[in-house]
Amino acid sequence: MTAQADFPVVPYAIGLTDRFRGITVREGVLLSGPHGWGEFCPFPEYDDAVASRWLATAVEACTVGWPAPVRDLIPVNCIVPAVTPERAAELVIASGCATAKVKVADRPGSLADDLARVEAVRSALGPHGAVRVDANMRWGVDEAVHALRELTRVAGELEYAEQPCRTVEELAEVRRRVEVRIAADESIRQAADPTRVRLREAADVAVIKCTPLGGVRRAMEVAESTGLPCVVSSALETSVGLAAQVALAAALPELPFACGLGTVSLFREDVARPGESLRPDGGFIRVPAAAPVPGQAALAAAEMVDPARRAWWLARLGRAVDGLADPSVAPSAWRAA
Ligand SMILES: O=C(O)CCC(=O)C1=CC=C[C@@H](O)[C@@H]1C(=O)O
Ligand SMILES: [Mg+2]
Repeated sequence: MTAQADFPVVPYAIGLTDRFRGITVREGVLLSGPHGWGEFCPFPEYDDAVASRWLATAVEACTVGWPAPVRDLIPVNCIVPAVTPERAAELVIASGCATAKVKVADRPGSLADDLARVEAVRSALGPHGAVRVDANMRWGVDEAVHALRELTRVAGELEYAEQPCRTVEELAEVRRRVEVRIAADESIRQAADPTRVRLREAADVAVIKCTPLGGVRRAMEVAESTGLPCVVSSALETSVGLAAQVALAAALPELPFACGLGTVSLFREDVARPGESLRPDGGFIRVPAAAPVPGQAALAAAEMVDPARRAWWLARLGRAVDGLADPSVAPSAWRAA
């Protein structure tokens, strides 16, 4: 633990059960402030300007909290990384979810691997479950059209395809050529101004993540600006950071699809106190009455030990504070860490 005892700042490193987004260990910093705890966990390759937006989400959590919920149960999808068909089936069955989101177009990997994984997910889920796929921008337009036709054939039906290609124009072209709904993720969260992305022709569903967007209130503005049905999805946080995403899903006026908030299941350990973890149960996350707080033993187990990595995260945190629109909103302990 670092900094003043009142507002601890705790860099963490937690192993994942399966490789996800190219990583096997999730790193970040747990932060505290006058209102409670938050999490700063921009992926290592993101620049300081992006990292400051992620920090704004923690500032909101630690200083003012979130808008009131309008629902108390959030349906979630099971997340299936680019794993073998056997492991994919295991994850779906263990989750108890009625919806599965399958990562496709991972590298190295082939369409044959994706087809086998999606086929295994469909049989594990049964005919009534919903299967969605996420290609994380990796296909070209023709490749996406071909892959989505094939994936639809083995899945029977796809609920939607998340970010098949990089640009909004490419999404629009794919959308014109396939039957399956298109969801925009990176097109929204990586835009210079996410409230101004014109998605009308390009997507049927908006994937909204408050962690990279700068907080629950900001994400609600972005969600409204899309004019599309929204799915709240995680940024691979511990329960402390995921609580903001759950608060967003709980506060949105409409929530027509299962959300991508089942990712605490990918963590070997969580940091929340016993009973407060936001791991889904039977396909749902119950909206907590109060945000989860790290447990002492869990925090000690998760705390990052490598001095060089700790220094890297704390320096990055300092730069992210400097990059906030108003750095004075961050507790001073965060900079002194
Ligand atoms: O949506 C889900 O079910 C899981 C979250 C998820 O897929 C992601 C979490 C973190 C980083 C992102 O690359 C990735 C995504 O692309 O949606
Ligand atoms: Mg995505």
